[in-house]
Amino acid sequence: MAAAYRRIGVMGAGAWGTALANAAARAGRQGGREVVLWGRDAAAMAEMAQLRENRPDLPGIALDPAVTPTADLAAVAATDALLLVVPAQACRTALARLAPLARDGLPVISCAKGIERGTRAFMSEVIGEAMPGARPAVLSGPSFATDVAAGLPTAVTLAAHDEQLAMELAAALGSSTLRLYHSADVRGAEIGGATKNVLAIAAGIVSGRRLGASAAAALVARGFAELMRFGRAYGAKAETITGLSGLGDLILTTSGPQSRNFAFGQALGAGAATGDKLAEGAFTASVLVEMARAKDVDVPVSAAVDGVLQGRLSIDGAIEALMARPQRAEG
Ligand SMILES: NC(=O)c1ccc[n+]([C@@H]2O[C@H](COP(=O)([O-])OP(=O)(O)OC[C@H]3O[C@@H](n4cnc5c(N)ncnc54)[C@H](O)[C@@H]3O)[C@@H](O)[C@H]2O)c1
Ligand SMILES: O=P(O)(O)OC[C@H](O)CO
Repeated sequence: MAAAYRRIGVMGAGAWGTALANAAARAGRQGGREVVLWGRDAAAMAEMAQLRENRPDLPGIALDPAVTPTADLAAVAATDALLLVVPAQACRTALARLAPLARDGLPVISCAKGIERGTRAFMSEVIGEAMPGARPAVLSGPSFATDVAAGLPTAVTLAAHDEQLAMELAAALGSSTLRLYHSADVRGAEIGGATKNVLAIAAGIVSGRRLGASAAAALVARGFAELMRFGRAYGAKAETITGLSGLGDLILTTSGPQSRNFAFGQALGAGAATGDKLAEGAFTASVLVEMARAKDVDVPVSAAVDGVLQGRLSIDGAIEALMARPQRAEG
């Protein structure tokens, strides 16, 4: 392991932050790595330190001995690379608190999957604006926290504008159970992660409404067409959209209720309560549709999800409208 990555910080101690802290510890075992896992709730972090487990978010998984839970921002700032694992809409606030304590040149790896509402900023842009001295990167791809935490085989993309940095980070954080492919297509990696969450809500609605396996397959295929159009318009490379962080994550997240976005949509489709688990797609849908309209990109499935979430459309009305769209060539 490069000496530069002996101390890894993780900002955000929910399910994904905790799983990634364990994964980073596992990857750096040979080099004596230390991982600082920061959460904003001091009492919860003290309990995590005592139990050596994140019982609310990742029950049954022991924290790796190299992971130190803390609520001390200075401790997570004094690291060699930082994984940013708070919800997308909270990234700017979290970074604003961290920025005065962090050194210039700190690699900050966004692990959140969303687009900021209001500003229409992708997470790498939020990092650039809130922490101008940081070197932004993105980690994205098909990966449930519980799978990664359990050490099940997982492969994701790590992208940075500076491909050398992407390679270094992939080497430092990858292990025999977490395979990291490097890329310089930051925009492509972040578009896949944000967009698939909205499409997963749609897939959940199809399931909750019991529309059948044929409808589910059509939704994934037409959703992917939408993801490609949006990606093309916003500068993603085709190989990223068809890779782990695009198609790969779309397949995972539309596959069943282990995805919180899918489960959220399934509850909506069944007319049930949606629960309080984070469904990032519910926050991204409207900004994604705004951004698509701004570039004249057709995103009917995402627009239907947004219409339902905003109360402008009933679920049955949205399905009817999708089926009644004018006949067109596939593509
Ligand atoms: N859970 C997964 O399997 C998974 C996998 C890949 C990516 N992600 C992405 O990771 C991100 C985080 O997801 P998660 O599963 O860890 O969610 P989570 O709800 O389990 O945890 C989010 C954590 O962020 C904290 N937080 C919220 N607002 C904050 C703020 N303003 N400042 C500091 N901390 C704040 C919360 O207290 C919580 O501890 C999301 O964008 C999600 O899409 C999750
Ligand atoms: O549970 P979800 O829907 O937030 O999805 C988690 C990950 O993004 C899957 O790659």
